[in-house]
Amino acid sequence: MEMCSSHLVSSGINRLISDEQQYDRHRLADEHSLYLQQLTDEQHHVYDRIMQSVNDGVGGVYFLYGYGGTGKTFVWKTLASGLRSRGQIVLTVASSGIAALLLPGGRTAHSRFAIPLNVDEFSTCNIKQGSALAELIIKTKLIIWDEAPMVNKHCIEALDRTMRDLLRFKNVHSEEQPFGGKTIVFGGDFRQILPVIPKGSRQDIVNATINSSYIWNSCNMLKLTRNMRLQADDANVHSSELKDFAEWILSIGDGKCGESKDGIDTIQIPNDILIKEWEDPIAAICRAIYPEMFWPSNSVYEVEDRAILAPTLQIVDEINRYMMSLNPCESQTYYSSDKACPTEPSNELIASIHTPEFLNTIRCSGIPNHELTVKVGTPIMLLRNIDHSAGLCNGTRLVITKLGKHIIEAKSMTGKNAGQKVFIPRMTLSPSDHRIPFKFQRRQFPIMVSYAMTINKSQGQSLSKVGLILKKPVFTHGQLYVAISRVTNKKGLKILLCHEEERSNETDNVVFKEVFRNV
Ligand SMILES: Nc1ncnc2c1ncn2[C@@H]1O[C@H](COP(=O)(O)OP(=O)(O)OP(=O)(O)O)[C@@H](O)[C@H]1O
Repeated sequence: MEMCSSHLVSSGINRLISDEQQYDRHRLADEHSLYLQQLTDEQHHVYDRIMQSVNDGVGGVYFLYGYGGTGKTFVWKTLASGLRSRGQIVLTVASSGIAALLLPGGRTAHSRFAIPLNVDEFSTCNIKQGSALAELIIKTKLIIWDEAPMVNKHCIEALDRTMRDLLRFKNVHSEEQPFGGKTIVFGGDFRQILPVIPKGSRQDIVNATINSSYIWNSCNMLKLTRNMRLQADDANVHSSELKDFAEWILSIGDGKCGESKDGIDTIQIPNDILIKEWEDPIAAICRAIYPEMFWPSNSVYEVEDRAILAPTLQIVDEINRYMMSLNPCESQTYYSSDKACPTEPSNELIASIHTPEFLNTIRCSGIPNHELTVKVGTPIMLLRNIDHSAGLCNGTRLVITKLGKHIIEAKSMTGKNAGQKVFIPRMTLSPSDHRIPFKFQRRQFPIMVSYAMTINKSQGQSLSKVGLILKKPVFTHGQLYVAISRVTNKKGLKILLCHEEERSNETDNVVFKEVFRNV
C-alpha cells in the first residue's frame, strides 16, 4: 500500500527519516565499541568490507552466507550500531516477522519497502517518487536484508527496479547500478526452506531463489563458518556431544548424510532421539513433549518454548485437537464472518456460488479457520503483524490468559516482551493464496492453536523442546533441517517415525543440491 506522504511529512519534517535518526547515539557508540572488540576475525572481515563500501559511497551488493549460530545477527548489530551512532540511516529488514524481531529496529521487507503481495518479473514497490518513503530510501546508507533465500527473487528484484528509478535524481548512473548504487547486504542459509511456490516443481522453487536472480551476478559473497552459539552455550553440556549434534544437523542440511537414491537421501535417526515405544503415535509424541499435561493432579500447564512439528496441516490439526482435549478448562469457539469481495463486472452466478456457508469451509495457511476453538492456557501463534514494537508479529507465540467476547487476552512466551499481557482483536483478513481464484474476506482473531505447527511455520523459531512426527516423510527442500535445527540441545529433540508398515529408524531427507551450485 502506498504510504500517505502528507501524513508522514508534516511541517517539513519527514517522520520516517526522523524516526530512523532518533536513536541514542551515545549508547549506540558504546555498544558499537563493545561489539567491535568481540568480533572474530572472519566477522571483522565481513564488517570491514561492508563498512568500506558504505564509507566509499560507491554502493555494492553483498551476501553473507552462514548457517544458524555463526553470528550473522551479531554482525548486523555491529554494523547498525556503528552507522546509527554517527546519525546515519540503516534499514534492517527480514523476510519473516520473527527474524525481523531479532534485528535492531527490524521490520519485514514487505512492510518496509511496500512490496506487493503477488509479485512477478515486472513488479515494482508501491513507492512514489517524492514520497516520504522515497526520501528515506534516498537518505539510507545501508540496507540489511536477513533470511533472503526464503523470499521469492521477484520481491528483491522489485526493490532493485524501484531503487534504480528513485535514485536517478541523486545519481545519474543509478539506472545502470544494482539498487541504484546503494550498499545492500543480504543474509541467510540456503539449507532452509526456500520460497513457497504453490504447486511449484523443484525447478520452479530453485528458480525463485535469490541465487537464480540477475542480482546474483552482482553479489559479493561473504562467509561465516564458526558456530558462535555453541561456544556461548551451557558449559554443563559436553562440548564434543554438542559439536557432533551440530555436525549431524549440518550434514542433513547439506544432503551429505545417509544414502542417496533418485535425489532423496535415506537417513537414520539416532536411537537417543527416536521414540520407539508407542501404541498411538499422536499420544506418544504429545507425552514426550508436554509430559506435565498427562499428570492427573497437575494444574500448571507448561507450554512455553515447545512445539510439535509435522510436514502437513492435517496432522498438525489432529495433534492440536488432542492436546486441547487434555486441558480441563472450558472451551470457547469463535466463528468468523466471511464474505466474497465484489467482482468486476458483478456476476450473479458467481455470487450465488460464493455463499458465506461455502466460504466458511475454506481452510488455507496464513488465515485462521472459520471455527476457532481455544481455552485459557492454549498456546497460540499470531498470523498477522499487530504491533512490531511490542514484539507482536506474524509468528509470535503467546499463551491465552482470558477469553472475552470481542477480545482475547494473552501472554507473550518469548523475546524481550516475555510475560507481558496483550489484547488481540478480531481482524479482517484476505488470503493471498494463488490457488483461490477469487477474493474473499474473513473477520476472525488472527491466531492459530500452536501446540503443533507445520515445519514451514516453525522456520525462525527457537525452541527448547521439539517433537517431530512423520506420518509421511518430509517432501521438500530443507524441511528436515529446519525441523531439527530449531533446538540447539540434543536432549530437547524427539522424533517419531510412523510412515512405514514396519517400525524403522529410517526416513527421507530432501535437499535440492543444485541450489548450492553458486554459493
Ligand atoms: N563475536 C562474538 N562474540 C560473542 N558472542 C557472539 C559473537 N558472535 C555471535 N555471538 C553469540 O552467538 C550466538 C549466535 O549468534 P547470532 O544469533 O548472531 O547467529 P545467527 O547467525 O544470526 O544465527 P541464526 O541464523 O540462527 O539467527 C548469539 O548468542 C550471539 O550473541
